[in-house]
Amino acid sequence: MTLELRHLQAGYGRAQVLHDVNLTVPAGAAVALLGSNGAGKTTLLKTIAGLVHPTAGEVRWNDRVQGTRTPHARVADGICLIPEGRGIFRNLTVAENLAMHTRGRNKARAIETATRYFPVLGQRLSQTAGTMSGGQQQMLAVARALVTQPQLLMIDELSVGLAPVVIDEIFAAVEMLRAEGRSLLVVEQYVHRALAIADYVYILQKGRIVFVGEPAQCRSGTIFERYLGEGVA
Ligand SMILES: Nc1ncnc2c1ncn2[C@@H]1O[C@H](COP(=O)(O)OP(=O)(O)OP(=O)(O)O)[C@@H](O)[C@H]1O
Repeated sequence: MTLELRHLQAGYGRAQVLHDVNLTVPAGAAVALLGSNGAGKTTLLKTIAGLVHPTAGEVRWNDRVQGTRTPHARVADGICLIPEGRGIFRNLTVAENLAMHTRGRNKARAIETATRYFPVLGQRLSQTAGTMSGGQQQMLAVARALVTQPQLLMIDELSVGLAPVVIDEIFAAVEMLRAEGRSLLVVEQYVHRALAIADYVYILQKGRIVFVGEPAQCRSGTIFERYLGEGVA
């Protein structure tokens, strides 16, 4: 299933954030969406998820225009957003968090799916989610999403505030997802990690796409100097 954004415009009230955005995530491909703070990356993901409505243009998923379809309907069709800041229920246990998305599927299967990607969660099923480390909470956020068997997984700032060893573990799970043929749209502050998993790279600047290419085109550094400034990790 392919995701296509065509001439997309969106924003908040009178403030237009996205301007004429065209972007494609082909079935089974991984796309890295890069851009400096405030460029509109989160807004773009939210618009795809149905949390922000376009003021012009369209979001097409599997050739179906999403229009005003609810976030819930999009999740049911396989579109899943893991928001920045984790999006888990901190007062519930790990097992309860995983069971919330079973949608009638069996709870044991949800736990089996989650622990296949993140074995550490299997040892913490009865722990209150908010008492786990930041890295474990992020793993739970990804695991919760995987229980819904998404076809398109959008991940916003996966590695914010996490130790490198934890980021490695989460990216290993993301690699497994790729190998399973799921599509990925990833916003990631650590650019080299995003490039390592991406088939295509888009750079957003002030709400406009200013670069589309493949990771190899970005390695020289000039692309980043031009569009993202210094300090690319
Ligand atoms: N709920 C909101 N209401 C009004 N304006 C908003 C809202 N959320 C974001 N914005 C504005 O929209 C613009 C784009 O924000 P967005 O969060 O999409 O950028 P971003 O590229 O994800 O940034 P960052 O890397 O800092 O997370 C910013 O100017 C921001 O202030």
